Amino acid sequence: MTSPPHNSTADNQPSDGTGKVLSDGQMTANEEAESFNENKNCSGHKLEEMTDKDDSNYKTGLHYHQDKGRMSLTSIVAVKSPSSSDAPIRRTIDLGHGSDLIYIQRFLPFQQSWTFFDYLDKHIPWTRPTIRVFGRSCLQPRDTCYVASSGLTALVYSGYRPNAYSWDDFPPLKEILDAIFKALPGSRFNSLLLNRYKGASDYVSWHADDEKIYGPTPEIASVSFGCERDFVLKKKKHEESSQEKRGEGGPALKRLKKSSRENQQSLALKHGSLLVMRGYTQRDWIHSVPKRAKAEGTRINLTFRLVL
Ligand SMILES: O=C(O)CCC(=O)C(=O)O
Ligand SMILES: [Fe+2]
Repeated sequence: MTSPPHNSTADNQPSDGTGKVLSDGQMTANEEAESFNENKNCSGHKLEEMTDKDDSNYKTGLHYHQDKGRMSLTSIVAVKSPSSSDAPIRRTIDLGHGSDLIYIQRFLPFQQSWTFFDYLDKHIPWTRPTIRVFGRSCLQPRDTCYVASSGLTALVYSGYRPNAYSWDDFPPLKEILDAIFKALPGSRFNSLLLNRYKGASDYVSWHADDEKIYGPTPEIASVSFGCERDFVLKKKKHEESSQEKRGEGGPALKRLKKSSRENQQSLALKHGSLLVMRGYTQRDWIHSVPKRAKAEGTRINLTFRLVL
């Protein structure tokens, strides 16, 4: 996304930055996400690389809930690059109907990722802005910064217009971007939203990065450093059936609830990982990084986007 999760241009609805507003007008409590996610310890420690053996779902590289009934992935395809046996394993996750994700758990080397983390933590001019949501001022529940090529439409979200820093101000960002271009040949990015979650209480609420400036099918590349956090996706609600609208069907309500559970996914985003959202993921799905009591460490996330 070009704009952060919460970026909106003047003609866009304010999107959520505090955990409440959805760009499509839906609103959901973070607790809803937390109710179907188990808490996880922060694994973002520097001394020792996490081995994959402690991830019972290593075969997919994704963290799924115990309750398989909640999974709704249409298919999971693991593809190892034919060009090099050393290439990190890349998984494509088909969410159905033209939406898909790519997840590369070991996108950047472990120690190099800590070097990036330290650089970003120290040198990025982080701010925690006051934003306006539903007419109320509140502190955004995480630190942020914005980097963009010159001449792009300004980012404005929730009444806040971040300063667009230059790529030249932070040379390591170009290294990360180069690595992304190698992994995603043909992709284009000209802006970057950085988020820093300083502990368990920092979060980003349900939203879709579906601002018009990104076009109908934005590709968003998300690189994570530091403390592992859950990234939760939920399918946007369909039009209610006429029966449900009239409130005539108890069974219909049950179907709705069941369907809601089945259309949620959770990925534990590892230190040094890359997640790419593509196709209609922003149109048809919303995502969040909920509060997590045990995620005590700092996490830094970079989302690269293309402003059209
Ligand atoms: O921190 C993350 O993994 C996601 C951040 C996000 O959704 C965004 O910046 O739009
Ligand atoms: Fe987002």
